[in-house]
Amino acid sequence: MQQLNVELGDRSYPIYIGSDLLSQSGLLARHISGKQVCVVTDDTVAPLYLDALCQALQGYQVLQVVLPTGEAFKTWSTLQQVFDALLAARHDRKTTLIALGGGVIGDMTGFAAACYQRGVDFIQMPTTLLSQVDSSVGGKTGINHPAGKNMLGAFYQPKAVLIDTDSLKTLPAREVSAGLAEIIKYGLIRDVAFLAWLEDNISGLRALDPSLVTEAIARSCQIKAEVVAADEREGGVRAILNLGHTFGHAIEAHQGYGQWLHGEAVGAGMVMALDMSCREGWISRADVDRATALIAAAGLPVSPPGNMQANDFMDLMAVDKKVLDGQLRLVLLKALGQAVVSAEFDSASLQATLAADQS
Ligand SMILES: NC(=O)c1ccc[n+]([C@@H]2O[C@H](COP(=O)([O-])OP(=O)(O)OC[C@H]3O[C@@H](n4cnc5c(N)ncnc54)[C@H](O)[C@@H]3O)[C@@H](O)[C@H]2O)c1
Ligand SMILES: O=C(O)C(=O)C[C@@H](O)[C@H](O)[C@H](O)COP(=O)(O)O
Ligand SMILES: [Zn+2]
Repeated sequence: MQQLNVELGDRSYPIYIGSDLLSQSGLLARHISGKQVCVVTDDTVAPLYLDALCQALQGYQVLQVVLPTGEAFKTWSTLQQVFDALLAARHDRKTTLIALGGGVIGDMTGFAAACYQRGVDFIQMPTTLLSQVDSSVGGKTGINHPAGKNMLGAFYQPKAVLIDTDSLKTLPAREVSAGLAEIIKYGLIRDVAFLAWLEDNISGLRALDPSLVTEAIARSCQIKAEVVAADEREGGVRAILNLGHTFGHAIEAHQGYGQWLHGEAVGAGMVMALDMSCREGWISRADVDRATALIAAAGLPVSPPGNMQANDFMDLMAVDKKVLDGQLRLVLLKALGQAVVSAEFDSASLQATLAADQS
């Protein structure tokens, strides 16, 4: 088992990465302070892993909350089910919520923990590649609004992140590709050597070669932990983790949540952000082509849906959380491995990117 740490003063926490962590009762017990535990999961993950986790929680008063699966259910009414269950079972302020599932479950459980009785402990047990490399770390929690992704939420850090790499064995190939989008993102924004390593190993990663996947998870979590430690609440540098997301979130909302997976939308969105960076004269067309080839090799889309026009993007991007004083800010690349957040771009570049991708 490897351990990394997210350094946030008195809110610091460990990320454990290894095999068979789901059944390690001692590890869990280290991060549970009371007698009550509420495991939140979805109806796809429950039949796969809920029993094993509950076995490891013997001795605690365990409440199970099984939510409907998918992005379309990342809503107020689904969240309400968690609060209803906690209240009905009389969970008090010392309860610990455990998120067992992908990023949807992690984001909602974290938000529930932030709200319930004004804040209770929670632990992330991510079971998708995407949630293991990204969403379980950093404390962004929340739900969607029809007008925009993750529009309601809180920064609220978990007490620990337990990444059981064995859970990936049941993950569908499409979800593996979605996770690879966020992994490629780390190379593009921060680590060109990692990007080259991903190019060399993309087939093995898609096939879930255990040592390659563990290495990719560890490097991704390390980069995410460093960025979050530098800027927990996205006052500045943390926004680089949003590469491709301004376009990607617009795609998700436009298509209807769950039609395009988050990682798929980010894949196409990153190509659009790189295209713009090239039009701004910062990276070469060869750089764009190189990144596009890797994103395609990961099994991801490299252009947006054909039914989206430039004005659809402009309308949806206007509510992006990085907009300040009505001014759109985008994550762009000055070079491969070097991201910036910028409002200083030529609007003609943006229009050209949006027009080019309709072809
Ligand atoms: N908080 C953050 O920093 C952050 C970062 C990235 C993404 N996100 C959010 O995360 C969400 C996407 O997460 P996701 O890609 O994990 O999606 P998801 O949670 O919808 O999970 C994807 C699918 O895989 C299934 N699944 C989960 N684990 C499985 C397993 N081990 N075996 C088989 N099936 C399994 C789920 O039931 C679901 O059908 C989006 O809502 C996105 O906005 C948040
Ligand atoms: O942790 C972050 O910061 C990120 O931006 C990570 C993203 O991959 C993730 O999709 C996040 O949920 C997006 O945040 P948002 O603030 O743009 O909703
Ligand atoms: Zn993301």
